Amino acid sequence: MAEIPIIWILGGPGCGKGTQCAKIVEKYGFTHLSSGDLLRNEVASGSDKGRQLQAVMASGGLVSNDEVLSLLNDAISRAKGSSKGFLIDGYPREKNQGIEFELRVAPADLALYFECSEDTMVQRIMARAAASSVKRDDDNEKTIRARLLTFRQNTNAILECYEPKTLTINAERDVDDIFLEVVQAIDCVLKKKQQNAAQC
Ligand SMILES: Nc1ncnc2c1ncn2[C@@H]1O[C@H](COP(=O)(O)OP(=O)(O)O)[C@@H](O)[C@H]1O
Ligand SMILES: [Mg+2]
Repeated sequence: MAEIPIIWILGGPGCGKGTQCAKIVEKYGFTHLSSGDLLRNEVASGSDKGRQLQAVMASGGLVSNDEVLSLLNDAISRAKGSSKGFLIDGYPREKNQGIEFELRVAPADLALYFECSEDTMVQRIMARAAASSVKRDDDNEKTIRARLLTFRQNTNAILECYEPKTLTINAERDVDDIFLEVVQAIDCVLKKKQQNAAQC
Protein backbone atom coordinates (compact mmCIF):
# COMPACT_ATOMS: atom_id res chain seq x y z
CA MET A 1 0.00 0.00 0.00
CA ALA A 2 2.99 2.28 0.48
CA GLU A 3 3.05 3.25 -3.19
CA ILE A 4 -0.53 4.51 -3.54
CA PRO A 5 -1.95 7.46 -1.61
CA ILE A 6 -4.53 7.11 1.14
CA ILE A 7 -6.42 10.33 1.78
CA TRP A 8 -8.92 10.88 4.57
CA ILE A 9 -11.75 13.27 3.77
CA LEU A 10 -12.95 15.02 6.92
CA GLY A 11 -15.74 17.48 7.58
CA GLY A 12 -19.22 17.73 9.02
CA PRO A 13 -22.40 16.49 7.36
CA GLY A 14 -23.20 18.45 4.22
CA CYS A 15 -19.86 20.29 4.09
CA GLY A 16 -19.24 19.03 0.55
CA LYS A 17 -17.09 15.92 1.01
CA GLY A 18 -18.98 13.86 -1.57
CA THR A 19 -18.92 16.72 -4.07
CA GLN A 20 -15.14 17.14 -3.84
CA CYS A 21 -14.57 13.37 -3.88
CA ALA A 22 -16.47 13.09 -7.16
CA LYS A 23 -14.16 15.71 -8.69
CA ILE A 24 -11.05 14.00 -7.31
CA VAL A 25 -12.19 10.67 -8.76
CA GLU A 26 -12.75 12.32 -12.15
CA LYS A 27 -9.27 13.87 -12.18
CA TYR A 28 -7.13 11.20 -10.51
CA GLY A 29 -9.13 7.98 -10.88
CA PHE A 30 -8.84 7.19 -7.19
CA THR A 31 -11.13 4.72 -5.43
CA HIS A 32 -13.80 6.55 -3.42
CA LEU A 33 -14.96 4.78 -0.28
CA SER A 34 -17.57 6.62 1.76
CA SER A 35 -18.05 5.04 5.17
CA GLY A 36 -21.65 6.32 5.17
CA ASP A 37 -22.38 4.74 1.78
CA LEU A 38 -20.85 1.41 2.85
CA LEU A 39 -23.05 1.44 5.96
CA ARG A 40 -26.16 2.47 3.97
CA ASN A 41 -25.48 -0.44 1.57
CA GLU A 42 -25.38 -2.79 4.54
CA VAL A 43 -28.71 -1.37 5.78
CA ALA A 44 -30.22 -1.73 2.29
CA SER A 45 -29.21 -5.41 2.21
CA GLY A 46 -31.88 -5.99 4.89
CA SER A 47 -29.55 -8.07 7.08
CA ASP A 48 -29.92 -8.24 10.89
CA LYS A 49 -26.69 -6.30 11.15
CA GLY A 50 -28.17 -3.69 8.79
CA ARG A 51 -31.19 -3.21 11.05
CA GLN A 52 -28.94 -2.59 14.07
CA LEU A 53 -26.83 -0.14 12.09
CA GLN A 54 -29.93 1.70 10.90
CA ALA A 55 -31.06 2.39 14.47
CA VAL A 56 -27.71 3.97 15.39
CA MET A 57 -27.54 5.97 12.17
CA ALA A 58 -31.09 7.29 12.62
CA SER A 59 -30.09 8.55 16.08
CA GLY A 60 -27.21 10.59 14.64
CA GLY A 61 -24.65 8.67 16.70
CA LEU A 62 -21.62 6.68 15.65
CA VAL A 63 -21.71 3.02 14.66
CA SER A 64 -19.06 0.85 16.38
CA ASN A 65 -15.68 1.16 14.79
CA ASP A 66 -15.38 -2.61 14.38
CA GLU A 67 -18.31 -2.49 11.96
CA VAL A 68 -17.09 0.52 10.00
CA LEU A 69 -13.46 -0.49 9.84
CA SER A 70 -14.32 -4.03 8.74
CA LEU A 71 -16.44 -2.68 5.89
CA LEU A 72 -13.68 -0.27 4.86
CA ASN A 73 -10.96 -2.87 5.18
CA ASP A 74 -12.89 -5.37 3.03
CA ALA A 75 -13.53 -2.73 0.36
CA ILE A 76 -9.88 -1.66 0.36
CA SER A 77 -8.65 -5.26 0.12
CA ARG A 78 -10.95 -5.91 -2.83
CA ALA A 79 -9.78 -2.82 -4.72
CA LYS A 80 -6.14 -2.51 -3.82
CA GLY A 81 -4.70 -4.60 -6.66
CA SER A 82 -6.00 -2.16 -9.25
CA SER A 83 -6.40 1.12 -7.33
CA LYS A 84 -4.48 4.33 -7.99
CA GLY A 85 -5.28 5.68 -4.55
CA PHE A 86 -7.98 5.71 -1.90
CA LEU A 87 -10.30 8.47 -0.73
CA ILE A 88 -11.69 7.51 2.64
CA ASP A 89 -14.70 9.81 2.90
CA GLY A 90 -16.26 10.53 6.30
CA TYR A 91 -13.68 8.57 8.26
CA PRO A 92 -12.24 8.80 10.91
CA ARG A 93 -15.24 10.20 12.80
CA GLU A 94 -13.33 10.05 16.09
CA LYS A 95 -9.67 9.86 17.05
CA ASN A 96 -9.51 6.15 17.87
CA GLN A 97 -10.98 5.29 14.49
CA GLY A 98 -7.98 7.00 12.93
CA ILE A 99 -5.53 5.20 15.18
CA GLU A 100 -7.07 1.80 14.45
CA PHE A 101 -7.21 2.47 10.71
CA GLU A 102 -3.51 3.24 10.61
CA LEU A 103 -2.68 0.13 12.66
CA ARG A 104 -4.92 -2.26 10.73
CA VAL A 105 -4.86 -0.84 7.19
CA ALA A 106 -2.05 1.63 6.46
CA PRO A 107 -0.95 5.14 7.41
CA ALA A 108 -2.90 7.95 5.77
CA ASP A 109 -0.79 10.26 3.60
CA LEU A 110 -3.06 13.28 3.93
CA ALA A 111 -6.25 14.41 5.66
CA LEU A 112 -8.34 17.09 3.96
CA TYR A 113 -10.62 18.84 6.40
CA PHE A 114 -13.46 20.81 4.80
CA GLU A 115 -14.28 23.54 7.28
CA CYS A 116 -17.75 24.97 7.14
CA SER A 117 -20.21 26.72 9.46
CA GLU A 118 -23.08 24.70 10.87
CA ASP A 119 -25.59 27.04 9.21
CA THR A 120 -24.09 26.34 5.80
CA MET A 121 -24.01 22.60 6.47
CA VAL A 122 -27.70 22.54 7.43
CA GLN A 123 -28.62 24.60 4.36
CA ARG A 124 -26.67 22.29 2.06
CA ILE A 125 -28.15 19.13 3.57
CA MET A 126 -31.66 20.52 3.19
CA ALA A 127 -30.98 21.52 -0.43
CA ARG A 128 -29.47 18.09 -1.13
CA ALA A 129 -32.49 16.35 0.40
CA ALA A 130 -34.90 18.50 -1.62
CA ALA A 131 -33.04 17.81 -4.88
CA SER A 132 -32.57 14.08 -4.37
CA SER A 133 -35.02 11.38 -5.34
CA VAL A 134 -33.47 9.05 -2.73
CA LYS A 135 -34.38 10.12 0.76
CA ARG A 136 -31.75 9.59 3.44
CA ASP A 137 -33.19 8.56 6.82
CA ASP A 138 -30.79 10.87 8.64
CA ASP A 139 -31.51 14.04 6.63
CA ASN A 140 -34.28 15.33 8.90
CA GLU A 141 -33.85 18.24 11.26
CA LYS A 142 -33.67 16.25 14.50
CA THR A 143 -31.06 13.81 13.19
CA ILE A 144 -29.07 16.57 11.50
CA ARG A 145 -28.76 18.32 14.89
CA ALA A 146 -27.59 15.09 16.51
CA ARG A 147 -25.08 14.50 13.68
CA LEU A 148 -23.72 18.02 14.10
CA LEU A 149 -23.34 17.45 17.84
CA THR A 150 -21.48 14.17 17.26
CA PHE A 151 -19.25 15.96 14.79
CA ARG A 152 -18.58 18.87 17.18
CA GLN A 153 -17.72 16.51 20.04
CA ASN A 154 -15.10 14.56 18.09
CA THR A 155 -13.50 16.82 15.55
CA ASN A 156 -11.03 18.85 17.60
CA ALA A 157 -9.39 15.70 18.95
CA ILE A 158 -8.99 14.34 15.41
CA LEU A 159 -7.54 17.59 14.11
CA GLU A 160 -5.07 17.82 17.02
CA CYS A 161 -3.96 14.22 16.67
CA TYR A 162 -3.43 14.41 12.89
CA GLU A 163 -2.37 18.05 12.65
CA PRO A 164 0.93 17.34 10.82
CA LYS A 165 -0.82 15.72 7.88
CA THR A 166 -4.07 17.69 7.88
CA LEU A 167 -4.89 20.50 5.50
CA THR A 168 -7.85 22.64 6.55
CA ILE A 169 -9.74 24.02 3.56
CA ASN A 170 -12.34 26.76 3.71
CA ALA A 171 -15.38 24.94 2.31
CA GLU A 172 -17.66 27.98 2.29
CA ARG A 173 -16.44 28.89 -1.21
CA ASP A 174 -17.37 27.80 -4.74
CA VAL A 175 -16.89 24.14 -5.52
CA ASP A 176 -14.20 24.92 -8.14
CA ASP A 177 -12.22 27.28 -5.87
CA ILE A 178 -12.15 24.61 -3.18
CA PHE A 179 -11.06 22.04 -5.73
CA LEU A 180 -8.05 24.13 -6.80
CA GLU A 181 -6.69 23.84 -3.27
CA VAL A 182 -7.53 20.14 -3.13
CA VAL A 183 -5.57 19.53 -6.35
CA GLN A 184 -2.50 21.36 -5.01
CA ALA A 185 -2.49 19.20 -1.89
CA ILE A 186 -2.95 15.94 -3.79
CA ASP A 187 -0.29 16.80 -6.37
CA CYS A 188 2.10 17.45 -3.50
CA VAL A 189 1.38 14.04 -1.96
CA LEU A 190 1.83 12.30 -5.32
CA LYS A 191 5.15 14.06 -5.86
CA LYS A 192 6.42 13.05 -2.41
CA LYS A 193 5.43 9.45 -3.01
CA GLN A 194 7.23 9.40 -6.35
CA GLN A 195 10.37 10.83 -4.72
CA ASN A 196 10.22 8.23 -1.94
CA ALA A 197 9.77 5.43 -4.45
CA ALA A 198 12.78 6.70 -6.44
CA GLN A 199 14.94 6.67 -3.30
CA CYS A 200 14.10 3.05 -2.43
N1 LIG B 1 -18.81 24.42 -2.17
C1 LIG B 1 -20.13 24.24 -2.23
N2 LIG B 1 -20.94 25.31 -2.44
C2 LIG B 1 -22.27 25.14 -2.49
N3 LIG B 1 -22.90 23.95 -2.37
C3 LIG B 1 -22.15 22.86 -2.16
C4 LIG B 1 -20.73 22.95 -2.07
N4 LIG B 1 -20.26 21.68 -1.85
C5 LIG B 1 -21.35 20.88 -1.80
N5 LIG B 1 -22.46 21.57 -1.98
C6 LIG B 1 -23.83 21.05 -1.98
O1 LIG B 1 -24.11 20.69 -0.63
C7 LIG B 1 -24.79 19.45 -0.54
C8 LIG B 1 -24.04 18.50 0.35
O2 LIG B 1 -22.82 18.17 -0.25
P1 LIG B 1 -22.21 16.69 -0.11
O3 LIG B 1 -21.03 16.68 -1.02
O4 LIG B 1 -23.27 15.66 -0.33
O5 LIG B 1 -21.77 16.73 1.43
P2 LIG B 1 -21.21 15.61 2.40
O6 LIG B 1 -20.78 14.45 1.51
O7 LIG B 1 -20.06 16.26 3.09
O8 LIG B 1 -22.31 15.27 3.34
C9 LIG B 1 -24.94 18.97 -1.97
O9 LIG B 1 -26.25 19.25 -2.40
C10 LIG B 1 -23.94 19.77 -2.79
O10 LIG B 1 -24.39 20.01 -4.08
MG1 LIG C 1 -21.28 12.38 1.72
